[in-house]
Amino acid sequence: MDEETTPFPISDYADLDLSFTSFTSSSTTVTDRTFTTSCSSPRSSLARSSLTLSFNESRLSTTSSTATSTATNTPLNHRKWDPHWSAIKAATALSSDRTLHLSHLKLLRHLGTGNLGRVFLCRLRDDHRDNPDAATFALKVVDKDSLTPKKLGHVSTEAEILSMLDHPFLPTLYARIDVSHYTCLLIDYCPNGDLHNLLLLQPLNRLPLPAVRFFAAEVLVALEYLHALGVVYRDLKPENILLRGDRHVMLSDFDLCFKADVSPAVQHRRVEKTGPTRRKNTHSCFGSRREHEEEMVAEFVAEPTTAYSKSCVGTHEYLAPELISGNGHGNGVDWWAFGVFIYELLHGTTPFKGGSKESTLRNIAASSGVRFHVAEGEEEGMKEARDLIERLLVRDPRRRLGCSKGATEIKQHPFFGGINWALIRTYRPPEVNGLRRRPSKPHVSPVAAALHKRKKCWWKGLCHFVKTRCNKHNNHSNSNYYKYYVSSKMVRKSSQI
Ligand SMILES: Nc1ncnc2c1ncn2[C@@H]1O[C@H](COP(=O)(O)OP(=O)(O)OP(=O)(O)O)[C@@H](O)[C@H]1O
Repeated sequence: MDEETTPFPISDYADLDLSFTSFTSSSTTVTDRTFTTSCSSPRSSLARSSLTLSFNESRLSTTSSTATSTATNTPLNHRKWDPHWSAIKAATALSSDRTLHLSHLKLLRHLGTGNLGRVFLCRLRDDHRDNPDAATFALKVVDKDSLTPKKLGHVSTEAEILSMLDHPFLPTLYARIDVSHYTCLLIDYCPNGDLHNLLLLQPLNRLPLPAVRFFAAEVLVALEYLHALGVVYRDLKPENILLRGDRHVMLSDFDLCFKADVSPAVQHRRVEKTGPTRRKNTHSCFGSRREHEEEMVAEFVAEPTTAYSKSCVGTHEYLAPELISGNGHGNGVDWWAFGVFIYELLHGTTPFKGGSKESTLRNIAASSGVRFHVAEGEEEGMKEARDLIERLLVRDPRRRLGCSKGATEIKQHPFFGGINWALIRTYRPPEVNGLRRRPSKPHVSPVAAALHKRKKCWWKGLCHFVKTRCNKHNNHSNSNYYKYYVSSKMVRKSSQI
Protein backbone atom coordinates (compact mmCIF):
# COMPACT_ATOMS: atom_id res chain seq x y z
CA MET A 1 0.00 0.00 0.00
CA ASP A 2 1.21 3.45 -0.75
CA GLU A 3 1.82 5.10 2.56
CA GLU A 4 0.69 8.48 1.23
CA THR A 5 -2.82 7.11 0.79
CA THR A 6 -3.08 5.43 4.16
CA PRO A 7 -6.48 6.21 5.64
CA PHE A 8 -5.20 6.31 9.20
CA PRO A 9 -4.47 9.73 10.60
CA ILE A 10 -1.39 9.49 12.73
CA SER A 11 -0.08 12.67 14.21
CA ASP A 12 3.60 13.00 13.96
CA TYR A 13 5.34 12.96 17.30
CA ALA A 14 4.07 14.13 20.67
CA ASP A 15 0.37 13.34 20.77
CA LEU A 16 0.23 9.97 19.23
CA ASP A 17 -3.23 9.15 18.04
CA LEU A 18 -3.57 5.88 16.26
CA SER A 19 -7.18 5.94 15.14
CA PHE A 20 -8.73 3.33 12.95
CA THR A 21 -12.15 3.27 11.52
CA SER A 22 -12.09 0.58 8.86
CA PHE A 23 -11.65 -2.97 10.00
CA THR A 24 -12.37 -5.30 7.15
CA SER A 25 -9.58 -7.81 7.20
CA SER A 26 -8.21 -8.18 3.72
CA SER A 27 -6.71 -11.62 3.61
CA THR A 28 -7.33 -13.11 6.99
CA THR A 29 -10.31 -14.49 8.78
CA VAL A 30 -10.86 -14.85 12.47
CA THR A 31 -11.77 -18.44 13.12
CA ASP A 32 -13.76 -19.63 16.09
CA ARG A 33 -11.87 -22.88 16.38
CA THR A 34 -9.80 -21.85 19.38
CA PHE A 35 -11.05 -23.17 22.65
CA THR A 36 -10.15 -21.97 26.11
CA THR A 37 -12.00 -22.42 29.34
CA SER A 38 -12.00 -18.68 29.97
CA CYS A 39 -14.89 -16.40 29.09
CA SER A 40 -14.63 -13.05 27.34
CA SER A 41 -14.95 -9.83 29.18
CA PRO A 42 -17.83 -7.60 28.16
CA ARG A 43 -15.26 -5.10 26.94
CA SER A 44 -13.61 -7.67 24.73
CA SER A 45 -11.80 -6.13 21.83
CA LEU A 46 -13.58 -8.58 19.55
CA ALA A 47 -16.92 -7.10 20.47
CA ARG A 48 -15.91 -3.63 19.40
CA SER A 49 -16.14 -2.48 15.88
CA SER A 50 -13.36 0.05 16.02
CA LEU A 51 -10.30 0.80 18.04
CA THR A 52 -8.74 4.05 18.99
CA LEU A 53 -5.43 4.20 20.73
CA SER A 54 -5.17 7.68 22.00
CA PHE A 55 -2.52 8.81 24.39
CA ASN A 56 0.32 11.15 24.80
CA GLU A 57 3.42 9.04 24.63
CA SER A 58 5.88 11.75 25.54
CA ARG A 59 3.94 12.64 28.69
CA LEU A 60 3.78 9.02 29.71
CA SER A 61 7.39 8.32 29.07
CA THR A 62 8.54 11.12 31.33
CA THR A 63 6.07 10.80 34.14
CA SER A 64 5.03 7.24 34.35
CA SER A 65 6.58 3.85 34.54
CA THR A 66 3.85 2.49 32.30
CA ALA A 67 5.62 3.58 29.13
CA THR A 68 8.43 1.21 28.45
CA SER A 69 10.06 -0.29 25.46
CA THR A 70 12.09 -3.43 25.71
CA ALA A 71 13.85 -5.96 23.54
CA THR A 72 14.98 -3.46 20.96
CA ASN A 73 18.43 -3.03 19.53
CA THR A 74 19.64 -6.26 21.05
CA PRO A 75 20.01 -8.66 18.16
CA LEU A 76 21.91 -11.82 18.82
CA ASN A 77 25.36 -11.76 17.35
CA HIS A 78 24.55 -13.95 14.38
CA ARG A 79 21.64 -11.68 13.45
CA LYS A 80 23.52 -8.43 13.69
CA TRP A 81 23.24 -7.94 9.94
CA ASP A 82 19.57 -8.83 9.68
CA PRO A 83 18.15 -5.88 7.70
CA HIS A 84 15.25 -5.53 10.16
CA TRP A 85 17.61 -4.89 13.05
CA SER A 86 19.73 -2.53 10.95
CA ALA A 87 16.59 -0.60 9.99
CA ILE A 88 15.54 -0.33 13.65
CA LYS A 89 19.03 0.72 14.63
CA ALA A 90 19.02 3.43 11.99
CA ALA A 91 15.56 4.62 13.03
CA THR A 92 16.41 4.84 16.72
CA ALA A 93 19.91 6.26 16.32
CA LEU A 94 18.65 9.77 16.96
CA SER A 95 16.41 9.09 19.95
CA SER A 96 17.98 9.88 23.30
CA ASP A 97 17.41 6.40 24.79
CA ARG A 98 18.15 4.56 21.54
CA THR A 99 14.98 2.51 21.96
CA LEU A 100 12.02 2.13 19.69
CA HIS A 101 8.86 4.07 20.45
CA LEU A 102 5.48 4.03 18.81
CA SER A 103 6.32 7.38 17.24
CA HIS A 104 8.93 5.57 15.13
CA LEU A 105 6.20 3.48 13.55
CA LYS A 106 3.61 4.22 10.94
CA LEU A 107 0.56 1.95 10.85
CA LEU A 108 -0.43 1.02 7.32
CA ARG A 109 -3.20 -1.53 7.48
CA HIS A 110 -5.23 -3.74 9.81
CA LEU A 111 -4.22 -7.37 9.29
CA GLY A 112 -6.54 -9.22 11.61
CA THR A 113 -8.09 -9.56 15.03
CA GLY A 114 -7.41 -12.31 17.52
CA ASN A 115 -8.58 -13.24 20.97
CA LEU A 116 -6.17 -10.86 22.63
CA GLY A 117 -5.91 -7.91 20.29
CA ARG A 118 -5.50 -6.55 16.82
CA VAL A 119 -2.60 -6.93 14.46
CA PHE A 120 -1.47 -4.14 12.13
CA LEU A 121 0.96 -3.89 9.29
CA CYS A 122 3.37 -1.09 10.07
CA ARG A 123 6.65 0.29 8.94
CA LEU A 124 9.36 2.48 10.32
CA ARG A 125 8.77 6.13 9.61
CA ASP A 126 12.29 6.53 8.31
CA ASP A 127 12.34 5.97 4.60
CA HIS A 128 14.02 2.72 3.58
CA ARG A 129 13.05 2.66 -0.05
CA ASP A 130 16.16 0.78 -1.09
CA ASN A 131 14.93 -2.14 1.06
CA PRO A 132 11.31 -1.45 2.01
CA ASP A 133 10.75 -5.01 3.34
CA ALA A 134 13.36 -4.47 6.03
CA ALA A 135 11.33 -1.67 7.55
CA THR A 136 8.03 -3.57 7.49
CA PHE A 137 6.67 -5.34 10.57
CA ALA A 138 3.51 -6.66 12.18
CA LEU A 139 2.41 -4.90 15.36
CA LYS A 140 0.17 -6.79 17.76
CA VAL A 141 -1.71 -4.27 19.88
CA VAL A 142 -3.34 -5.51 23.06
CA ASP A 143 -5.71 -3.29 25.00
CA LYS A 144 -5.13 -4.61 28.51
CA ASP A 145 -8.17 -2.80 29.89
CA SER A 146 -10.45 -4.93 27.75
CA LEU A 147 -9.15 -8.30 28.90
CA THR A 148 -10.03 -10.62 31.75
CA PRO A 149 -7.22 -11.53 34.21
CA LYS A 150 -6.96 -14.92 32.52
CA LYS A 151 -6.42 -13.35 29.11
CA LEU A 152 -3.90 -10.95 30.60
CA GLY A 153 -2.01 -14.04 31.68
CA HIS A 154 -2.07 -15.23 28.05
CA VAL A 155 -0.61 -11.89 26.94
CA SER A 156 2.27 -12.30 29.40
CA THR A 157 2.83 -15.86 28.23
CA GLU A 158 2.91 -14.79 24.60
CA ALA A 159 5.35 -11.94 25.29
CA GLU A 160 7.57 -14.17 27.41
CA ILE A 161 7.70 -16.96 24.80
CA LEU A 162 8.28 -14.50 21.94
CA SER A 163 11.21 -12.95 23.77
CA MET A 164 12.88 -16.39 23.96
CA LEU A 165 12.67 -17.23 20.26
CA ASP A 166 15.49 -17.18 17.76
CA HIS A 167 14.61 -19.49 14.87
CA PRO A 168 13.91 -19.04 11.14
CA PHE A 169 10.42 -20.57 11.41
CA LEU A 170 9.37 -18.59 14.46
CA PRO A 171 8.79 -14.87 14.90
CA THR A 172 11.40 -12.49 16.20
CA LEU A 173 10.24 -10.03 18.81
CA TYR A 174 11.88 -6.77 17.73
CA ALA A 175 10.30 -4.69 20.45
CA ARG A 176 7.76 -4.76 23.20
CA ILE A 177 6.28 -1.34 23.80
CA ASP A 178 4.10 -0.81 26.85
CA VAL A 179 2.28 2.48 26.77
CA SER A 180 -0.66 3.34 28.98
CA HIS A 181 -3.02 0.35 28.89
CA TYR A 182 -1.63 -0.99 25.63
CA THR A 183 1.00 -3.63 25.12
CA CYS A 184 2.43 -3.64 21.59
CA LEU A 185 4.54 -6.47 20.23
CA LEU A 186 6.58 -5.82 17.10
CA ILE A 187 7.25 -9.00 15.13
CA ASP A 188 7.97 -10.19 11.57
CA TYR A 189 5.29 -9.50 9.00
CA CYS A 190 4.11 -12.46 6.92
CA PRO A 191 2.64 -11.18 3.63
CA ASN A 192 1.47 -14.57 2.31
CA GLY A 193 -1.36 -15.16 4.79
CA ASP A 194 -1.78 -18.43 6.64
CA LEU A 195 -2.03 -22.11 5.74
CA HIS A 196 -5.76 -22.20 6.46
CA ASN A 197 -6.43 -19.59 3.81
CA LEU A 198 -4.04 -21.34 1.44
CA LEU A 199 -5.98 -24.60 1.91
CA LEU A 200 -9.21 -22.83 0.98
CA LEU A 201 -7.65 -21.92 -2.37
CA GLN A 202 -6.85 -25.55 -3.26
CA PRO A 203 -9.09 -27.97 -5.14
CA LEU A 204 -11.09 -29.88 -2.44
CA ASN A 205 -9.11 -27.87 0.14
CA ARG A 206 -6.24 -30.34 -0.18
CA LEU A 207 -2.59 -29.63 -0.75
CA PRO A 208 -0.47 -31.83 -3.01
CA LEU A 209 1.59 -34.34 -1.07
CA PRO A 210 5.03 -32.76 -1.72
CA ALA A 211 3.69 -29.45 -0.38
CA VAL A 212 2.29 -31.21 2.71
CA ARG A 213 5.65 -32.87 3.30
CA PHE A 214 7.44 -29.53 3.02
CA PHE A 215 5.13 -27.58 5.35
CA ALA A 216 4.94 -30.45 7.84
CA ALA A 217 8.74 -30.75 7.91
CA GLU A 218 9.17 -27.05 8.65
CA VAL A 219 6.50 -27.14 11.37
CA LEU A 220 8.19 -30.20 12.87
CA VAL A 221 11.51 -28.35 13.07
CA ALA A 222 9.82 -25.37 14.72
CA LEU A 223 8.05 -27.62 17.26
CA GLU A 224 11.33 -29.39 17.99
CA TYR A 225 12.93 -26.02 18.77
CA LEU A 226 10.03 -24.98 21.01
CA HIS A 227 10.16 -28.29 22.88
CA ALA A 228 13.90 -27.91 23.34
CA LEU A 229 13.15 -24.63 25.10
CA GLY A 230 10.60 -26.44 27.24
CA VAL A 231 7.65 -24.83 25.48
CA VAL A 232 4.58 -26.93 24.69
CA TYR A 233 2.74 -25.11 21.91
CA ARG A 234 -0.81 -26.46 22.34
CA ASP A 235 -2.41 -24.55 19.48
CA LEU A 236 -1.12 -26.13 16.31
CA LYS A 237 -3.54 -25.62 13.39
CA PRO A 238 -3.26 -24.26 9.84
CA GLU A 239 -4.58 -20.85 10.94
CA ASN A 240 -1.51 -20.38 13.14
CA ILE A 241 1.00 -21.22 10.45
CA LEU A 242 1.78 -17.98 8.66
CA LEU A 243 3.73 -17.77 5.43
CA ARG A 244 6.64 -15.40 5.19
CA GLY A 245 7.58 -13.39 2.13
CA ASP A 246 9.97 -16.17 1.10
CA ARG A 247 7.07 -18.68 1.50
CA HIS A 248 8.68 -20.50 4.41
CA VAL A 249 6.53 -20.98 7.50
CA MET A 250 6.32 -18.95 10.67
CA LEU A 251 4.38 -20.32 13.64
CA SER A 252 2.37 -17.67 15.41
CA ASP A 253 0.16 -17.35 18.49
CA PHE A 254 1.93 -18.39 21.66
CA ASP A 255 -0.70 -17.37 24.18
CA LEU A 256 -1.78 -20.94 24.94
CA CYS A 257 1.75 -22.32 25.40
CA PHE A 258 3.03 -23.61 28.67
CA LYS A 259 6.60 -23.73 29.79
CA ALA A 260 8.31 -26.68 31.46
CA ASP A 261 11.79 -27.72 32.44
CA VAL A 262 13.89 -29.60 29.92
CA SER A 263 16.98 -31.67 30.24
CA PRO A 264 18.37 -32.07 26.73
CA ALA A 265 20.52 -35.16 26.35
CA VAL A 266 22.36 -37.16 23.76
CA GLN A 267 21.07 -40.72 23.76
CA HIS A 268 22.65 -43.68 22.02
CA ARG A 269 20.72 -46.21 20.02
CA ARG A 270 21.81 -49.45 18.38
CA VAL A 271 20.68 -49.66 14.75
CA GLU A 272 21.18 -52.33 12.15
CA LYS A 273 23.30 -51.26 9.24
CA THR A 274 21.53 -51.72 5.97
CA GLY A 275 22.77 -52.47 2.45
CA PRO A 276 24.54 -55.43 0.87
CA THR A 277 27.94 -54.66 2.37
CA ARG A 278 26.59 -54.45 5.87
CA ARG A 279 26.53 -58.20 6.57
CA LYS A 280 29.53 -60.15 7.52
CA ASN A 281 30.21 -63.87 7.72
CA THR A 282 31.54 -65.14 11.01
CA HIS A 283 33.22 -68.48 11.28
CA SER A 284 33.27 -70.49 14.47
CA CYS A 285 33.69 -74.09 15.38
CA PHE A 286 29.96 -74.52 14.90
CA GLY A 287 30.27 -73.50 11.28
CA SER A 288 29.88 -70.18 9.57
CA ARG A 289 26.93 -67.83 9.96
CA ARG A 290 25.94 -64.46 8.65
CA GLU A 291 25.60 -61.64 11.15
CA HIS A 292 23.97 -58.26 10.84
CA GLU A 293 26.34 -55.43 11.56
CA GLU A 294 25.12 -52.92 14.06
CA GLU A 295 26.19 -49.43 14.81
CA MET A 296 25.55 -46.98 17.60
CA VAL A 297 23.89 -43.72 16.64
CA ALA A 298 23.85 -40.69 18.85
CA GLU A 299 20.56 -38.83 18.96
CA PHE A 300 19.86 -35.48 20.48
CA VAL A 301 16.72 -35.64 22.56
CA ALA A 302 15.41 -32.43 23.99
CA GLU A 303 11.86 -32.94 25.09
CA PRO A 304 10.18 -31.41 28.10
CA THR A 305 9.86 -34.72 29.90
CA THR A 306 8.55 -33.16 33.07
CA ALA A 307 5.99 -31.03 31.25
CA TYR A 308 2.63 -31.40 32.88
CA SER A 309 -0.44 -29.23 32.71
CA LYS A 310 -4.10 -29.77 33.44
CA SER A 311 -5.68 -26.76 31.77
CA CYS A 312 -7.81 -27.55 28.77
CA VAL A 313 -6.84 -25.19 25.99
CA GLY A 314 -6.49 -25.50 22.25
CA THR A 315 -8.74 -25.96 19.26
CA HIS A 316 -11.54 -28.54 19.47
CA GLU A 317 -10.64 -30.51 16.37
CA TYR A 318 -6.98 -30.57 17.40
CA LEU A 319 -7.32 -31.49 21.09
CA ALA A 320 -5.56 -34.67 22.20
CA PRO A 321 -7.60 -37.20 24.23
CA GLU A 322 -5.52 -36.58 27.38
CA LEU A 323 -6.30 -32.85 27.11
CA ILE A 324 -10.02 -33.57 26.97
CA SER A 325 -9.94 -36.03 29.87
CA GLY A 326 -8.24 -33.34 31.98
CA ASN A 327 -5.94 -35.80 33.73
CA GLY A 328 -2.84 -33.86 32.80
CA HIS A 329 -0.81 -33.69 29.65
CA GLY A 330 2.68 -33.00 28.35
CA ASN A 331 4.38 -32.33 25.05
CA GLY A 332 2.57 -35.32 23.49
CA VAL A 333 -0.41 -33.05 22.79
CA ASP A 334 1.70 -31.29 20.13
CA TRP A 335 2.48 -34.58 18.40
CA TRP A 336 -1.20 -35.54 18.38
CA ALA A 337 -2.03 -32.14 16.89
CA PHE A 338 0.76 -32.66 14.37
CA GLY A 339 -1.02 -35.82 13.18
CA VAL A 340 -4.32 -33.94 12.86
CA PHE A 341 -2.50 -31.15 11.03
CA ILE A 342 -0.97 -33.47 8.39
CA TYR A 343 -4.36 -35.16 7.99
CA GLU A 344 -6.08 -31.83 7.40
CA LEU A 345 -3.51 -30.65 4.83
CA LEU A 346 -3.96 -33.91 2.92
CA HIS A 347 -7.72 -34.38 3.23
CA GLY A 348 -9.11 -30.87 3.57
CA THR A 349 -10.82 -31.73 6.86
CA THR A 350 -9.86 -32.96 10.31
CA PRO A 351 -10.26 -36.64 11.28
CA PHE A 352 -12.59 -36.36 14.31
CA LYS A 353 -14.80 -33.48 13.21
CA GLY A 354 -18.40 -33.91 14.31
CA GLY A 355 -21.61 -31.99 13.72
CA SER A 356 -20.94 -29.81 16.76
CA LYS A 357 -18.04 -28.98 19.02
CA GLU A 358 -19.36 -31.39 21.64
CA SER A 359 -19.62 -34.26 19.19
CA THR A 360 -16.09 -33.50 17.96
CA LEU A 361 -14.85 -33.81 21.55
CA ARG A 362 -16.83 -37.05 21.98
CA ASN A 363 -15.31 -38.47 18.78
CA ILE A 364 -11.80 -37.70 20.03
CA ALA A 365 -12.47 -39.09 23.51
CA ALA A 366 -13.82 -42.33 22.01
CA SER A 367 -11.25 -42.60 19.26
CA SER A 368 -9.32 -45.79 18.76
CA GLY A 369 -7.09 -44.64 15.95
CA VAL A 370 -7.93 -43.04 12.67
CA ARG A 371 -9.51 -44.76 9.68
CA PHE A 372 -8.65 -43.93 6.10
CA HIS A 373 -10.43 -44.43 2.88
CA VAL A 374 -7.74 -45.90 0.65
CA ALA A 375 -8.29 -44.85 -2.93
CA GLU A 376 -6.96 -46.82 -5.87
CA GLY A 377 -3.97 -45.39 -7.69
CA GLU A 378 -3.26 -42.95 -4.90
CA GLU A 379 -0.38 -40.52 -4.96
CA GLU A 380 3.10 -41.79 -4.21
CA GLY A 381 3.98 -41.27 -0.57
CA MET A 382 0.37 -41.54 0.62
CA LYS A 383 0.98 -44.91 2.25
CA GLU A 384 3.81 -43.41 4.33
CA ALA A 385 1.66 -40.39 5.18
CA ARG A 386 -1.12 -42.66 6.44
CA ASP A 387 1.33 -44.65 8.52
CA LEU A 388 2.77 -41.51 10.09
CA ILE A 389 -0.68 -40.14 10.93
CA GLU A 390 -1.69 -43.48 12.45
CA ARG A 391 1.40 -43.47 14.67
CA LEU A 392 0.79 -39.90 15.78
CA LEU A 393 -2.93 -40.27 16.48
CA VAL A 394 -2.41 -42.91 19.14
CA ARG A 395 -4.67 -42.53 22.13
CA ASP A 396 -2.09 -43.50 24.74
CA PRO A 397 0.57 -40.76 24.77
CA ARG A 398 3.18 -43.26 25.98
CA ARG A 399 2.86 -45.16 22.71
CA ARG A 400 2.52 -42.10 20.50
CA LEU A 401 5.33 -41.35 18.05
CA GLY A 402 7.42 -38.47 19.33
CA CYS A 403 6.55 -38.90 22.98
CA SER A 404 9.66 -40.74 24.08
CA LYS A 405 12.38 -39.32 21.88
CA GLY A 406 10.69 -36.24 20.51
CA ALA A 407 11.00 -34.89 17.00
CA THR A 408 14.00 -37.10 16.26
CA GLU A 409 11.86 -40.20 15.89
CA ILE A 410 9.28 -38.41 13.74
CA LYS A 411 12.04 -37.10 11.47
CA GLN A 412 13.14 -40.69 10.88
CA HIS A 413 9.73 -41.78 9.61
CA PRO A 414 9.75 -42.79 5.89
CA PHE A 415 7.24 -40.00 5.11
CA PHE A 416 10.11 -37.55 5.59
CA GLY A 417 12.65 -39.79 3.86
CA GLY A 418 15.27 -37.87 1.91
CA ILE A 419 14.87 -34.56 3.72
CA ASN A 420 18.14 -32.94 4.66
CA TRP A 421 16.98 -31.41 7.93
CA ALA A 422 19.97 -29.16 8.39
CA LEU A 423 19.32 -27.51 5.04
CA ILE A 424 15.55 -27.31 5.11
CA ARG A 425 15.53 -23.53 5.47
CA THR A 426 17.31 -23.32 2.11
CA TYR A 427 14.76 -25.52 0.28
CA ARG A 428 12.66 -23.86 -2.35
CA PRO A 429 9.06 -23.82 -1.05
CA PRO A 430 6.40 -25.50 -3.21
CA GLU A 431 4.49 -23.48 -5.76
CA VAL A 432 0.81 -24.12 -5.18
CA ASN A 433 -2.36 -22.20 -5.99
CA GLY A 434 -2.24 -18.86 -4.21
CA LEU A 435 1.43 -19.16 -3.34
CA ARG A 436 3.50 -18.52 -6.40
CA ARG A 437 7.00 -17.20 -6.49
CA ARG A 438 7.07 -13.49 -7.16
CA PRO A 439 9.47 -12.40 -9.87
CA SER A 440 12.43 -11.07 -7.99
CA LYS A 441 12.97 -7.35 -8.18
CA PRO A 442 16.05 -6.29 -10.10
CA HIS A 443 18.84 -5.61 -7.67
CA VAL A 444 19.48 -1.90 -7.21
CA SER A 445 22.86 -1.08 -5.80
CA PRO A 446 22.96 1.48 -2.97
CA VAL A 447 24.88 3.88 -5.25
CA ALA A 448 22.23 3.66 -7.98
CA ALA A 449 19.51 4.13 -5.34
CA ALA A 450 21.21 7.25 -3.98
CA LEU A 451 21.62 8.61 -7.52
CA HIS A 452 17.95 7.92 -8.21
CA LYS A 453 17.00 9.80 -5.03
CA ARG A 454 19.13 12.79 -6.00
CA LYS A 455 17.64 12.92 -9.47
CA LYS A 456 14.17 12.83 -7.94
CA CYS A 457 14.99 15.69 -5.55
CA TRP A 458 16.37 17.71 -8.44
CA TRP A 459 13.26 17.08 -10.50
CA LYS A 460 10.96 17.95 -7.58
CA GLY A 461 12.87 21.20 -7.08
CA LEU A 462 12.49 22.04 -10.75
CA CYS A 463 8.78 21.32 -10.66
CA HIS A 464 8.37 23.52 -7.63
CA PHE A 465 10.27 26.29 -9.33
CA VAL A 466 8.13 26.02 -12.49
CA LYS A 467 4.96 25.95 -10.41
CA THR A 468 5.79 29.08 -8.41
CA ARG A 469 6.87 30.88 -11.60
CA CYS A 470 3.66 29.92 -13.35
CA ASN A 471 1.55 31.05 -10.42
CA LYS A 472 3.44 34.33 -10.25
CA HIS A 473 3.30 35.18 -13.92
CA ASN A 474 0.06 33.67 -14.93
CA ASN A 475 -2.57 33.82 -12.28
CA HIS A 476 -5.15 32.75 -14.83
CA SER A 477 -3.33 29.60 -15.83
CA ASN A 478 -5.21 26.37 -15.68
CA SER A 479 -3.84 24.60 -12.60
CA ASN A 480 -5.32 21.29 -13.75
CA TYR A 481 -3.33 21.54 -16.90
CA TYR A 482 -0.23 22.36 -14.88
CA LYS A 483 -0.75 19.29 -12.68
CA TYR A 484 -1.30 17.13 -15.71
CA TYR A 485 1.77 18.50 -17.44
CA VAL A 486 4.06 18.10 -14.46
CA SER A 487 2.83 14.68 -13.47
CA SER A 488 3.01 13.30 -17.02
CA LYS A 489 6.54 14.64 -17.31
CA MET A 490 7.42 13.05 -13.99
CA VAL A 491 6.05 9.69 -15.06
CA ARG A 492 8.11 9.76 -18.23
CA LYS A 493 11.16 10.96 -16.38
CA SER A 494 10.93 8.32 -13.65
CA SER A 495 10.39 5.52 -16.14
CA GLN A 496 13.71 6.38 -17.72
CA ILE A 497 15.62 5.72 -14.51
N1 LIG B 1 3.06 -11.53 11.80
C1 LIG B 1 1.94 -11.44 11.11
N2 LIG B 1 1.96 -11.16 9.79
C2 LIG B 1 0.80 -11.10 9.10
N3 LIG B 1 -0.41 -11.29 9.64
C3 LIG B 1 -0.49 -11.58 10.95
C4 LIG B 1 0.67 -11.66 11.76
N4 LIG B 1 0.30 -11.97 13.02
C5 LIG B 1 -1.02 -12.07 12.99
N5 LIG B 1 -1.52 -11.84 11.77
C6 LIG B 1 -2.91 -11.86 11.36
O1 LIG B 1 -3.67 -11.21 12.36
C7 LIG B 1 -4.72 -12.06 12.84
C8 LIG B 1 -4.79 -11.95 14.34
O2 LIG B 1 -3.65 -12.55 14.88
P1 LIG B 1 -3.51 -12.95 16.39
O3 LIG B 1 -2.21 -13.63 16.56
O4 LIG B 1 -3.77 -11.78 17.25
O5 LIG B 1 -4.72 -13.86 16.67
P2 LIG B 1 -5.19 -15.28 16.17
O6 LIG B 1 -4.16 -15.86 15.23
O7 LIG B 1 -6.56 -15.18 15.64
O8 LIG B 1 -5.15 -16.16 17.47
P3 LIG B 1 -5.70 -15.94 18.95
O9 LIG B 1 -7.07 -15.42 18.81
O10 LIG B 1 -5.66 -17.32 19.50
O11 LIG B 1 -4.75 -15.03 19.65
C9 LIG B 1 -4.38 -13.47 12.40
O12 LIG B 1 -5.53 -14.09 11.96
C10 LIG B 1 -3.36 -13.32 11.31
O13 LIG B 1 -3.95 -13.57 10.07
